[in-house]
Formats: sequence, structure tokens, C-alpha cells
Amino acid sequence: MASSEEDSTVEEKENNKRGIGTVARTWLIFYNIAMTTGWLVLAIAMIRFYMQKGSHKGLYRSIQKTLKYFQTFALLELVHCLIGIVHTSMLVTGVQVSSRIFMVWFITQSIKQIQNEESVILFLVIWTMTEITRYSYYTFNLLNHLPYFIKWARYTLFIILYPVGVVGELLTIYAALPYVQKSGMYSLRLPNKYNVSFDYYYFLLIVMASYIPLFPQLYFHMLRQRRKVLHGEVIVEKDD
Ligand SMILES: CCCCCCCCCCCCC[C@@H](O)CC(=O)SCCNC(=O)CCNC(=O)[C@H](O)C(C)(C)COP(=O)(O)OP(=O)(O)OC[C@H]1O[C@@H](n2cnc3c(N)ncnc32)[C@H](O)[C@@H]1OP(=O)(O)O
Repeated sequence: MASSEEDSTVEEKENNKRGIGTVARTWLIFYNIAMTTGWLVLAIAMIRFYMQKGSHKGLYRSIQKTLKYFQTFALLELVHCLIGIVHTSMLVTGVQVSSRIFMVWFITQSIKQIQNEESVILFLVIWTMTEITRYSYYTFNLLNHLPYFIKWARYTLFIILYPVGVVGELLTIYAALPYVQKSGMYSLRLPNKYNVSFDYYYFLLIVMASYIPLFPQLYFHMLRQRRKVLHGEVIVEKDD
């Protein structure tokens, strides 16, 4: 009896340390386990596909449903941030999540002709490695049983994976450009009843250019997190 009271006090102290209650903590454990499982399922599906077919052609088509579900669920990360159950920047999370959603729904899913590009497989593999590590890190951390190698992997692998993932994404958008230009998809030409014009082709060029100022912000954010978590440095974050 005394020991279970002690256990719950330890748990309460841990929750207080993180500044979240038991309900929020339970939800986050469930969410992170679900996301780890989702990305593991994707990893296994990709490996099985490649082993059976010996080619990446058709791989995206075979995993698209799972990818769409789990990447779209990541929108909940903005909600977590908004309601204050995770202590992270809304801006950084917003850029990260929206760029992924955009890649899945408005590029790879919308433009079938590019689904067999090597660059699609590149970013898929990189995202999968990242997310398995990231969500398992959060899960073990919330359970207060965090193996050091997962912590190390979470705050080290991104050094290589992040830029490689960005290369995969940019090459994919680049491959989409001719199809977008030819089809005029998602574009609005004048004259029309709203009297506005929108050219998706030029929008994609702007998106590609926006990686130049935005990606370093994410990368340096992660480097600061790394110094804080792996080296215990006290970092005073600017209010972003
Ligand atoms: C509309 C068109 C838009 C187009 C925009 C174009 C702009 C393009 C520029 C952007 C390029 C992005 C490209 C990207 O997609 C490429 C890749 O991802 S490649 C793969 C490599 N990527 C990575 O390694 C980064 C992965 N992403 C992240 O890590 C996060 O998304 C990020 C928001 C970047 C950083 O995370 P965060 O600030 O949350 O850092 P921490 O993980 O250290 O967490 C901070 C604290 O919050 C707690 N936390 C966060 N999430 C959870 C959770 N789910 N459950 C529990 N706890 C959570 C965490 O524990 C920390 O708490 P504490 O400090 O108390 O320990």
C-alpha cells in the first residue's frame, strides 16, 4: 500500500515536472505509441515491397493509405502545442507539420506521374527513420524508461537525416513542376467570377524558395534541443 502511494507520488512529481496532468500524459502515451506503430508498419511495408518486387516502382502506391493517415494525424501536434500539453514552439511545429502535409497531399498524392521518382522513396525512408525514433523517444520518455541510445538517436540522427530529407522533398517538387505547368492544376486563370488569379506552378517555386529561410530555423532549433538534452546546456529560447 505504502509502495503504491509512493509510486503515485513519484508519478505526480514527474507530471508536475513536465507541467502536464495525468489525462494529458495518458493521451500523449497513447498518441506516441500509435504513431510509432504507424511508422513501423510503414517501414515493414516498404521493406517487404522492395524484397518482393526488387524495385521501388509501385511502392508509393502500395503504402499511400497508411502514409496519409499517419502523416495527417500529426496535425494533432499543433493541437498539443496550442492547448499547452507539450512545451514546444507553435511556429516550428507548424512549419514542420504543414510542409509534410503539403508534400503528401498537394504534391505526391495529387501528381500521380511523380510517385515512382527515387526522390519520393528518399524522403519516405528518411521520414520513416526519423518518426520511429522520435515517437519512441517521446513514449519512453513519458514512461520514465528512456534508453540512452534512443535519446542519443533522437538528437543526433537528424544532423544527417534532416538535410537529406529536405533534398528528397525539393527534388520531388522539382520533378512535379512540368506536370503542374502542363496541366494547370490547382490554378485559377483570369477572367473568372472572383477576379483573382493563382498559378500553382509559381506557388511551388515560392514554396521551394521558402526552404532557404525556413529550414535553417528548424535545423538550428534541433541543434539547440540537442545541446539542451544531450549536454544539459541551459538554452534561453527566443520567443518565436
Ligand atoms: C503550405 C505550404 C507550406 C510549405 C512550407 C515550406 C517550408 C519548408 C521548410 C521546412 C522543411 C522541413 C522538411 C522536413 O519535412 C524534412 C524532414 O523532416 S526530414 C527528416 C528529419 N527530420 C527531423 O529530424 C525533424 C523531425 N521533426 C521534429 O523533430 C519536430 O517536428 C520539430 C517541431 C522540428 C521539433 O520538435 P520539438 O520542438 O517538439 O522538439 P523536441 O522533440 O525536443 O520536443 C520539445 C518538448 O516537447 C515535448 N514533446 C514534443 N512532442 C511531443 C509528443 N508528441 N509527446 C510528448 N512530448 C512531446 C518533448 O518531450 C520536449 O519536452 P521537454 O523539453 O520537456 O523534454
